[in-house]
Amino acid sequence: MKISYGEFPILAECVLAIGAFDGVHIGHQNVLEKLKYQGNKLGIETVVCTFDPPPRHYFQNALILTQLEDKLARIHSFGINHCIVEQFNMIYLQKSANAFIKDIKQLNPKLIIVGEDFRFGRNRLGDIPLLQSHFLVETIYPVCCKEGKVISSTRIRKLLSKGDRKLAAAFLGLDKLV
Ligand SMILES: Cc1cc2nc3c(=O)[nH]c(=O)nc-3n(C[C@H](O)[C@H](O)[C@H](O)COP(=O)(O)O)c2cc1C
Ligand SMILES: Nc1ncnc2c1ncn2[C@@H]1O[C@H](COP(=O)(O)OP(=O)(O)OP(=O)(O)O)[C@@H](O)[C@H]1O
Repeated sequence: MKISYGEFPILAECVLAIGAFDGVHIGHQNVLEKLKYQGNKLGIETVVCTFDPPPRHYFQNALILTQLEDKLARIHSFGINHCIVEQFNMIYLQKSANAFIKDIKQLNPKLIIVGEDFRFGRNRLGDIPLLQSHFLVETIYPVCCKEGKVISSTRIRKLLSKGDRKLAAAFLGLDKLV
């Protein structure tokens, strides 16, 4: 996997997934599997655009589940071709939704894969309908636990704070936490 820090690789076309992906939990894994599937089907390269630190850590000081190196290793294990790491800081978060769209147009995405709740750009003003007005977008149905509650990095952080390492590991797709 080729990793670019704040720079966009020059690609004729690609399939793209965007997100913080903190923990690369089983919901994220579903996004990455769909990305790989579509890349293979269309015969084009797969790109993940992620943020470091995760925006929720930047804004709310939320626990980081996977440090960048670990997150990249986990993304790589899904056979993804490129990962772009955007440094999430005071300057970057000022970027409007339309400016972010302009950025990702450089990648020539034929398809963008995101979860149903995906938001982007300054003040989270960018949403899926805006993304769909520029690109073909596939939204992923949320992966839930057996009780029907959506699995998220936030939920895993809560489990860890309660000491439930077993369920946290299960949601992270791991046998156990080290
Ligand atoms: C250019 C840009 C600016 C952003 N600015 C804000 C912001 O002002 N406030 C905020 O809470 N999140 C902001 N975010 C973070 C998004 O809300 C969101 O966390 C990010 O797009 C990753 O999506 P995910 O949380 O579904 O992984 C921004 C994201 C991008 C790409
Ligand atoms: N349970 C899930 N099922 C399917 N897709 C998901 C799931 N959770 C997150 N995604 C998608 O994965 C991408 C990255 O999501 P993100 O990093 O915001 O995860 P999150 O678990 O919602 O994080 P947080 O709880 O910190 O907001 C986004 O496109 C998001 O919509």
